[in-house]
Amino acid sequence: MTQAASQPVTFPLTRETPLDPPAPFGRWREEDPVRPMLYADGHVGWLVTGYSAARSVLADPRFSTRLELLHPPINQRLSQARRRPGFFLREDPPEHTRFRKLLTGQFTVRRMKQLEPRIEKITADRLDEMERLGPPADLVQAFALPIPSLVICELLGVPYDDHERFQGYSSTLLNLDATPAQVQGALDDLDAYLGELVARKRVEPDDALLSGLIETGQLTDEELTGVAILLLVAGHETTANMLALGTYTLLRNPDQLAALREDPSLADGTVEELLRYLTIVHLGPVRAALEDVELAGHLIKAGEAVTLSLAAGNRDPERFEDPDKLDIRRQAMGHLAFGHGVHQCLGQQLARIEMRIGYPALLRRFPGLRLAVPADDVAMRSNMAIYGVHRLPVAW
Ligand code: HEM
Repeated sequence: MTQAASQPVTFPLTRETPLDPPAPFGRWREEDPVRPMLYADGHVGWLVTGYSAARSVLADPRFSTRLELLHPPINQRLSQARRRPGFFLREDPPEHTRFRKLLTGQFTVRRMKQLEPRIEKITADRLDEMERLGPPADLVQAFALPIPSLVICELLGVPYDDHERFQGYSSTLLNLDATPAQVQGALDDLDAYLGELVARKRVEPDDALLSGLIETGQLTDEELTGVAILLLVAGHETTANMLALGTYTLLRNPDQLAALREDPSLADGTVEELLRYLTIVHLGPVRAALEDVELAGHLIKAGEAVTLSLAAGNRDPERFEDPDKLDIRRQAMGHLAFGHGVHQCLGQQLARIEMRIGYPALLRRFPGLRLAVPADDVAMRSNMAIYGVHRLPVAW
């Protein structure tokens, strides 16, 4: 390691250009894809910016998602992600495996396929509504947010009428400027809301996923509530931001947009490339070393934190040729936008279906779709754990 690469860096949040990860990542990855990082609370851990090192950490059982195992304990925000029953993203095998198996049984390819006509209908309804109201529209509120929210509500059996409530809670959870008290408050409210819903499903079951999980008889109400929190938050904010930010990206890359309009068979490749290029989970994930581990020539000591920049890994020239170029014809599969290893995104097939339906339907309905404000005036979600746009004013 060179002298420069041995100096702890802080995680950069400021982007020089809105669609590219912060510039220092590229420089650091070139110098050394694994380097010391200073966390906000003074803890010195590690930052991984290279594709293959990030993948190997994600696949290695010696790295845990249980951040309460970090030693010394890390800053308040991360420790808020303390263990809560059923929140299996923060569990390691074998506890994680118990939940993941039950959930995989509910997220079957068949069930996802069955949802397709419903997703098409939900998408068409939103487009009808946009057309009825006329331009300009905020694509986030009119299209990108309601589609995954409606879908996850149907899948879980959560009443969509309550969407303002749970969208408010999850937006607080993902807001980096929220105080620890606000985060705790949002978690408690979500807990109470979904806890009540689980209790109701016990007496009035339906054919949606939460009732399906209750029927297995293998989870307590507390665990079911934790699972519901995870799925509800992970299931709508992520896809919503991909739909809006992906549209913004296509509008800023007219040659790629024209290619997709001309050849709709490029839709699947476009979705993969947008996932890679945008990598909206832009601040982590973070793992805790359970024992001393040698990683790319560095000794990671037991208890140390390792932050993986998936966004930097997905722009690694050793894995993707000309990585900073958006190219909807490239083979982007193998990207890290959904993570890797045992925690790889459970909802990835659902998210893909929503995007494979959503982008083409939007472009078909509005052949003249364009930004209603100058591109640089669109406010980016730099202050949120999931990257995207706050609003996307469009016209057609
Ligand atoms: C484009 C949309 C999405 C992106 C980019 C995304 C990204 C991710 C990433 C990076 C992880 C791994 C986190 C880690 O390793 O620490 C993850 C895990 C997860 N995602 Fe997604 N996600 C998306 C959509 C969804 C949807 C629609 C759902 C639910 C319906 C979902 C549910 C989950 C769950 C439950 C986990 C935890 C899995 C586990 O720990 O075993 N995600 N997601």
